[in-house]
Amino acid sequence: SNDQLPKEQKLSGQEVGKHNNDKDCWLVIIHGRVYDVTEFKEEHPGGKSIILKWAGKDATDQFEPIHPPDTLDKFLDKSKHLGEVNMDTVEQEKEFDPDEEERQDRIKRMPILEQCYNLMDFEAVARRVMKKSAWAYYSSGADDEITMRENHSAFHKIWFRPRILHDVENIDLSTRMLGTKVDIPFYVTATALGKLGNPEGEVILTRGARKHNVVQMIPTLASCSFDEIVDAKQGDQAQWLQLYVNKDRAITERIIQHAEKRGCKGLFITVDAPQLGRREKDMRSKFSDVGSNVQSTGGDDVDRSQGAARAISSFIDPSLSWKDIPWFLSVTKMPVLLKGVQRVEDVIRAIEAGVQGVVLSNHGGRQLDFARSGVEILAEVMPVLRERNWQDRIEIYIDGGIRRATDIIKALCLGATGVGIGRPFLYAMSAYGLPGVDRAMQLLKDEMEMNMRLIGCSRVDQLNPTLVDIRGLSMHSTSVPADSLGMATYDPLVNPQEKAK
Ligand SMILES: Cc1cc2c(cc1C)[n+](S(=O)(=O)[O-])c1c(=O)[nH]c(=O)nc-1n2C[C@H](O)[C@H](O)[C@H](O)COP(=O)(O)O
Repeated sequence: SNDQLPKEQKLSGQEVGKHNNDKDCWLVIIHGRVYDVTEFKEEHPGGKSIILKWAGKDATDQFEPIHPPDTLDKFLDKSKHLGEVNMDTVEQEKEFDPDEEERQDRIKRMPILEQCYNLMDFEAVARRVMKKSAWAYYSSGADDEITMRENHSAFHKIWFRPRILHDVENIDLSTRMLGTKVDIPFYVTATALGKLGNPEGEVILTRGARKHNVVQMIPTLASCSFDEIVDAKQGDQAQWLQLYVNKDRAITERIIQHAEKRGCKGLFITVDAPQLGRREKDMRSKFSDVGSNVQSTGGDDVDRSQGAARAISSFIDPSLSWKDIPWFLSVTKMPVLLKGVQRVEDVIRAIEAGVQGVVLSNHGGRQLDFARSGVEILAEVMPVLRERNWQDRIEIYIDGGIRRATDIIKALCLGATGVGIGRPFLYAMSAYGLPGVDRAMQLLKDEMEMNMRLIGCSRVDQLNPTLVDIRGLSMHSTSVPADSLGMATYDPLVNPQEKAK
C-alpha cells in the first residue's frame, strides 16, 4: 500500500478512490488526511455500512458532527494513518439532501434575531432552518414523547401565590452552585453532538456561558473534544463534566482525572441511560439509512434503524449500580452528583451513598416514556427531606422543559438549587450561533428580574414553597391517542378507495 510514500508527496484522489471495498478500504476524512480503516470498520460503533458508503471518498462532513477531532489519534493505530491527499484531486461528493435548496431558501427568509422574544421562538426558527437529521436528533423524545411534553406542561400546573408590598427595587438573581457564584440559577446542561446544529459545536455554549456567568456541563458525547471545550473557557469560568460510564473503567478513570486536572468543578454521572432511549424522529432521519448498528453484536444485517444516539453510545455500561458509587468518590476530589434520579427513595440512597447532589431529570423525555417531570419529582422529594431535616445535605437540581424564567422560579420555590436547560440553547445556537445563545440567556435574565419583582422577592434565597400552589401538579392529563386505525383505515367514509369497490 502507499504508506511507504515519502510524506511530502501527497496521495491522489484517484489512488484513494481505488481502495473502496470491504477488503481494502481507505477513507479521506478531516483536513484531507487518509486512513486505512479496513480492519477498524469491523468494530466501528457506528457500524460498517457508513464507512463502506464513503470508502475512498471525502467523509469529512459525515465525520465532523459525530466524532471529536482527536478521535482518530486516540482510536486508530498510527500505522493506519496514510498521510495527506491532494484535495483538489478528490471529487467532493456532497450527501444529496432533497430539501437542502428549500432549507437554504428558508434560511434567507428567517426572522432576524431581535424578533425572538422568548425561548420558544428559537425552537420555531430552528425547526425551519436546521438540517432534518439535526432537528430530528435534538427535538426527539422517546416513544410517544409523552414525558417530553409533560416536562414543560408540568410547569403549567403550578400557580403562583405572589406576595405584595415587599421592596423589590433591587433584584439580585445570583446564587451559588457547588460553590461557584453564578449570575442566575440555570446552567447549560449536557447535550450530545453540538456540531449537528452548528459547525463550531459546544464551544459556542462555552462562550455564551462565560458571557452570562453561568456554568456549562460538558457532555461526554460532545462533537468538540473535551480539551477544546475547556480551552474555550476564560478565567475562572466554571464547567462540570457529564459522564457516561464506560464498561472499561480504566477509560472512565482517565476521563475523570483529566477533567479534574483541567479544572472541572463537578462530576455528574448520568444514571438514567443504561441504554439510550428509542427516539423515533431521530431513527427516521438520515442516520437510519446509514444503518449504525451498535445494537447488534455481530454483522451488519440487524436492526439498522437506530439514530445517531445509538451510533455513539455502545460503550455505556448498563451494569452500573449503587455498589460502584464508592469507587467514583475514591478516584476524584470533584463533587460527585447523580444526573437522572427520578424518585425520592433514590435521593435518600444518594445522600447515604455520600454524593454531593442529584439532578432530578428524565433526560429531556428521551429515555423512559411516562417518567415524571423533574419538577414533579422535586415536589415529592423536598417534603420528605425536610421531614428528616436533610434538605441541606445535598444540592438538588432539576432539568427538563424549562422554557420560561417562571419555570426557574417555580423550581427554586420548591427547593431546587438551580435548573439545567438543554434544547433552547441548542436551538438558539443552531439558528443564530453565539448571538442566539447570548440573546436566549439575556431573555431569561430579563424575564426573571420582572417575575421576581411580581412575586415580591428581591433575592433567590427568599423563594419558598408558600409562593406556589402545586395542587394540580400530579394530574397527568395526557390526550388519548387518536384511533388512527378506526379513523383512517377501516372507515370507508374516510378511505375513498373503500367507497370505489
Ligand atoms: C436535547 C438533548 C438532551 C440530551 C442529549 C442530547 C440532546 C440533543 N444527550 S443524549 O444524546 O445522550 O440524549 C445527553 C447526553 O449525552 N448526556 C446526558 O446526560 N444528557 C443528555 N441529554 C439530556 C439533557 O442533559 C437534559 O436532561 C435535557 O435536555 C433537559 O431537557 P430540555 O432539553 O427540555 O431542557
